[in-house]
This record gives sequence, structure tokens and C-alpha cells, in this order.
Amino acid sequence: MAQSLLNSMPQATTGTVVVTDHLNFWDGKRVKPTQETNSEPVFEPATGRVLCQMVPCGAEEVDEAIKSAHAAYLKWSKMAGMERARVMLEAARIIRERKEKIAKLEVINNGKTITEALVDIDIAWQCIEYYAGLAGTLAGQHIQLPGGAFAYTRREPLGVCVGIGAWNYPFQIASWKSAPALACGNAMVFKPSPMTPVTAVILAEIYKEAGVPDGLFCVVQGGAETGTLLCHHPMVAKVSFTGSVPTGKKIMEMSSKGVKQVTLELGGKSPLIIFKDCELQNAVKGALMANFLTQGQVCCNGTRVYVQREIMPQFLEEVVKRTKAITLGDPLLDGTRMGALISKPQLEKVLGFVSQGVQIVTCYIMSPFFHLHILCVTPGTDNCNDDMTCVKEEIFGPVMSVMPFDTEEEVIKRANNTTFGLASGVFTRDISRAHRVAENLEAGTCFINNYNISPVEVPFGGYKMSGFGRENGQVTIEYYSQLKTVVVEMGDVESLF
Ligand SMILES: NC(=O)c1ccc[n+]([C@@H]2O[C@H](COP(=O)([O-])OP(=O)(O)OC[C@H]3O[C@@H](n4cnc5c(N)ncnc54)[C@H](O)[C@@H]3O)[C@@H](O)[C@H]2O)c1
Ligand SMILES: NCCCC=O
Repeated sequence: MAQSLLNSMPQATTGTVVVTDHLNFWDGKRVKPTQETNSEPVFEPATGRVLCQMVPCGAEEVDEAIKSAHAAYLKWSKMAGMERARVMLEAARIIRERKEKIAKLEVINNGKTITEALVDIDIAWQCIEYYAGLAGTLAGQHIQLPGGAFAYTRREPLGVCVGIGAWNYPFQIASWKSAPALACGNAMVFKPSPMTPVTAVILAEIYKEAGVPDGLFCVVQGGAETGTLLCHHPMVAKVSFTGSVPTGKKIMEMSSKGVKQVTLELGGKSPLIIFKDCELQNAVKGALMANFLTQGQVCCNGTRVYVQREIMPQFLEEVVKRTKAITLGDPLLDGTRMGALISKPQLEKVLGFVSQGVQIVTCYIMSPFFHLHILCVTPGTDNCNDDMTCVKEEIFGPVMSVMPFDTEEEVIKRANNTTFGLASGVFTRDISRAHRVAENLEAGTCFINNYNISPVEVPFGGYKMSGFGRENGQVTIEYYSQLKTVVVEMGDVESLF
């Protein structure tokens, strides 16, 4: 089914694709939804046209998917790490081979530009390749004890893990969650966002084609209700969630009832600090990368840009010039650098944030629906300051707030004055200052002299209310496995009784 959809992709242009294939996947195949009367339209962001119908899974369907995943887990978890690695490498190879088609579908469903979607799909297969490499390295310890006794540890999988995704990186989020889960011997049931239901099921088909047991990676469609069913299911061992802070709190609460492990990848309002000794052109490019990828709908964006007062005029001039030059338009065209926001409500939400009296330096709103382009900056503290709602809250749109600062001590205090802690950045030529600032910023990542690069070898995750647990990097193995200790007596039992 997906093959037929993918095969038609090379000819697809914006406004032409309609997806009719079933979007659920378990037992190794696409599954027809049972409650079709509950369907919700899914829109193509660039046109506002209906792309497909999303039918949420109910309790019985969720149960079927989880049971299918559990059956697969019993087989997959008994395979050697190297055997799992071979299957995962094949999945990575297939994604690489089909990346143009997958990226195109991602654009049609999400509205981001094709240039970015191709990078997202590259990062997805690289993630699967990276964890395939780690699958064969999972090992425990041997511990010598008195009298010839010894103990050893085994790194074991958790069981059936649930992945719940946001809409901004649909295929990539499904890959970032499934790759470490599968490498450790788990199965995964993944629920994409109801706004972007189309590409996770393609990942499921690719895993199957690569040779995973039927059911190992399942996809159930739905929103909050389906997500709730997943979090409460007694056969689920772990929930890995990407999304907003309010939903993250609910996920944690629900998971606590079953004492399930949780990873939370939540929102942010990250600071980017630009010192006067920076290489200005790099800092300007960094600020744009920190704010405008995926139309600003990126969790780790550096949306609070603090610029040292002495260079504010030059910085603003350059940043405004470059922002005005961003090509907005059809996201499927190679030359487009900013596509469409995910939905009309999201557009309205973003506009609501900026209608607060801030000076908007440049603003384009394109027809028909969701194109938006706003740079909201000001050199004065009165017009754009730390206390404004749009500077404190996550907007999740292409809005950059720029504020002046005077000293390092002051800016660190202001940068940390937030409940979020996902990412941060600093531009300076002073190496000591760079590392000192990185140490003092309360965030899970600090970019020095760059912003928003996410190599899969590098851990990614938040401090404070931006969540806990990590994705990517070696450490994530610990979030998808558990340690068993085996204690071995070689002599007689010395009993006190
Ligand atoms: N830290 C990260 O890695 C990261 C990455 C991408 C997005 N995000 C964050 O995600 C947010 C935007 O995404 P969104 O609007 O899809 O977030 P959201 O919290 O509204 O939804 C995320 C997912 O949770 C599901 N969900 C909603 N209510 C639920 C419930 N009660 N129980 C179970 N599942 C439920 C949704 O259907 C969706 O699949 C932003 O805050 C952004 O910063 C974080
Ligand atoms: N490049 C991945 C960033 C994920 C956050 O939205």
C-alpha cells in the first residue's frame, strides 16, 4: 500500500495528493480502522486542502496493537544484538534509498520545506544506523566476589515501549524513538500526532521489509484519547513522549499509575547570547538558524536572542536584511526557505502572541492559509523585554525576540530566568567565556558559535520543565534498557538459621 503511495510521489506537486491508504499498522500490515465515523480531516498546510482522514484507534485496536508488539518482543529480544543490528542497517538503507519520496510526503503533510525535510529523513536513517552500531555492543559487567563467587549484570530490554510524537518532525521523531528502543530488544507502539499521521506508517513498512518480526513497530492513530489508552495499558513498560509541557505532565501522571518509565521531550524558550566580540556574520546566521527552521516550530529554538548593546545596531541591520530575503512559498520547491505553518489555529496563535505592542520589523503573511514570516525585534528595552508574554512563553512560530544586554553576569541571570531548559547558545570569540557561559546556562544543550545542529551521536533533551531522559547518543541506551544482576555462589550456603 505504502509502496503505491510512495511510487506516485515523484509526480506529486503541492495540492495534488490524497492519501486513502490505511494509516494504522500492526501484525505486520496496515489495518483498517474500525470506527470510521469518528474520522477527522487532516490538512495539507500549504493549501488548506484535505489530505486524508485520520481515524482514532479505540481501546480494542490499541489492545490489538500492543499484543502484536508484545508477541514480536518475545522473538526480537532473544536475538543477538548483532542480528538486530543487521535488520536495522537494512531499514536504514531502505530509508536512504527512498528518502526523496518520504521527504515529499513529509512536506505535504507538515508544510516544512523540501530542503529541510530531506535533512530530517537523513537524520532519521542515520539514527537507525547509529543504534544498529550500538546494538552489538550492549553488555554487562563481571564482578568478582569472595570465595570464588561472582556476579554479572545483563542489560535487558524493557518490553513494549510506547512512543507519542509531535507534528513538527513526524518521521524523525518516530525514528529517534524506535531506533534505540529496537536496538535494545524492545518493541514499540507509536502514535503520531493526529495532524501528521502519514509517514510513521511508512517507517513501519520499512522495518517490516527489513526483516523485523511482525508487530515489532506498530502505529496507532489518534489524539489524546488514544494516547491515554496507550499510557494506561498494563502491558506497556515505558512511554517516550515528545510534545508540550501540559501534555507531558499528564503523561507522567498517567504513567505513574503503572510505575512505567517515562522520557519527556517537551517545549522550550531557549536563550541565544551574542557577545560583542563574536564573528558577526556567523552570529546572524546562527540567530536565523535558531529561529526559522520549520517555520519556527522547533522545540529547541533560540527564541530569546540577547545581543550585547554595543553591537545591537549592526546585528539588527544584518538580521533584518537576511530575514527579509527569506524566500517564502510552495514548500515543495527547491528554492523555498520557509514553508507553511502546520494549521490555521497555529497561525492565529502565533499572531496572537505578536499583537502585544512589540515592534514588528518585518512581517509577511501569505495566502492561502498558513504562510507567515515575522521578525519581532527592538533595540530598546521598552518595546521588547523579558516580561512580555511573547518573550516568556513558547510561541512555536517564526518569531524572534531580540533584547539588549550589558554584562555576562546580567545576561546569564536573565537567560536562566525561565521554567524551560531545553537548549541555549552563545556566540563569542573568547574561548574561556564560551565555556564559562555554557557551564552556567541551565539547559540540556548549549551550542557554542552555532545553533540547531542535531547529530545523532549527541544526546538531546531538557533540564527543568523541558523534560528529562535523553534521545540520541549512547546514553539513550540506558533509557530503553534495564540492568539485571545475577549473583552466583560457587561454594556452600552459609546460613544463619
Ligand atoms: N523536546 C523535544 O524534543 C520536542 C520536539 C518536538 C516538539 N516538542 C514540543 O511539542 C510541542 C508541539 O507539539 P504538539 O502541539 O503536537 O504537542 P501536544 O502536547 O499537543 O501533543 C503531542 C502528542 O501528544 C498527544 N496527546 C495529547 N494529549 C494527550 C494525552 N492526554 N495523553 C496522551 N497523549 C496525548 C497528541 O495527540 C500528540 O501526539 C511544543 O511544545 C514543542 O516544543 C518538543
Ligand atoms: N532536529 C530536531 C529538533 C526536535 C525539536 O523540535
